[in-house]
Amino acid sequence: MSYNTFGHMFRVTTWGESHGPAIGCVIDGCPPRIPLSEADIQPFLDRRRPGQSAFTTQRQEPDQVRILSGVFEGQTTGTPISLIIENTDQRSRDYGNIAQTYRPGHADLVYDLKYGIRDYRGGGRSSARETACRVAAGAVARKVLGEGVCVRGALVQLGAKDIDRTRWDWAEVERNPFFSPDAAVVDDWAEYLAAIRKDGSSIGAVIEVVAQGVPAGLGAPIYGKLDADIAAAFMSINAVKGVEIGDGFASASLTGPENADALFMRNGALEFGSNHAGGVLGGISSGQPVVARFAVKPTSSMLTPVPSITKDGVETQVITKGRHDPCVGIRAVPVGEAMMACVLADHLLRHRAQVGA
Ligand SMILES: Cc1cc2nc3c(=O)[nH]c(=O)nc-3n(C[C@H](O)[C@H](O)[C@H](O)COP(=O)(O)O)c2cc1C
Repeated sequence: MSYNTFGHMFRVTTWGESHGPAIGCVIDGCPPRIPLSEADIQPFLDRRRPGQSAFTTQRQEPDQVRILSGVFEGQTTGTPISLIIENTDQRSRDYGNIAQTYRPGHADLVYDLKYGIRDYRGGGRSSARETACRVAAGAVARKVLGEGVCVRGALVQLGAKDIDRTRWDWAEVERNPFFSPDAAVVDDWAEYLAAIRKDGSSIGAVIEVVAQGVPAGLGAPIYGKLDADIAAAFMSINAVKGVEIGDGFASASLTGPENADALFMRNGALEFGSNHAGGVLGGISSGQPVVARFAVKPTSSMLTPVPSITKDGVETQVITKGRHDPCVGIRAVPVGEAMMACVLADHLLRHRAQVGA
């Protein structure tokens, strides 16, 4: 498996499997003299951590991060930053049945087809346990971006149920187990998801990530466009099946005048009339908030039986016992934020390298 690194100047390599002794990442290219400690990273891991509500997997992982290198006397040194998170709650017996059978919708089949060998315990490398490393790297990326850039995510759709955007409240995102910005949907979502779980089923979700304070100029046309890199970063998250920037697919049904983000001068400063573009024009950030969304499919491992085949080509039915999120989109919110932060940090450093400060 040869592509475990993303980014160009802020380069993140992740390693480890779901049921191995530990997972971790190496961040190469982080600038020196940035104050950094485990306390800067841990809160973000805590937001993604499993076992925190009735709506996420009951696997109990403390997800304690340890910095192994790249930090001296509380500051980055410019050398590779190595982070490790131990796996403590592996229950590989739950996964014995997927050693020989393929979970429809999961990566079991294609890992076998490609590599001829697969660590099936908890999905091995294809498990979203790996996304904890991205969240840790994202915390470091936020330090590179500085306090002027604010990256936040929210769940805007759970299964078929939308939020009302007029009730959007960022403070609410931290108050409910769904990361919903709309307090009014929370009770209904809780009932809906409890019923889905009780049925042994699962559902998908849509996550929106907004980066405010992004300076104009990030993005490297033509093959390093900011929106292209955000899309690639989101698509690389487990279970993501669609990405939109700004109005995304909805922009196809707008007229030109409706879609145009008009430009004005207000007190000597540039102002936009709207942000249909999602803060990116020609692959370069415009100084408007960068807005992107991704769609997460329903969790494939579930208690409802689905026809499948064994490794030997015998037809069977698959039921996945073990501990699973009925909607993995919920815990994907901090992962999406982290990927946005990593892409922006990478582009900030790339911009400085080509254009200067
Ligand atoms: C935070 C998070 C947790 C996940 N947990 C599970 C899980 O418990 N069971 C499962 O079948 N898939 C889970 N997934 C999705 C799988 O990892 C993913 O579907 C699988 O690797 C196949 O990749 P693909 O869906 O991107 O094609 C999770 C995804 C995320 C983002």
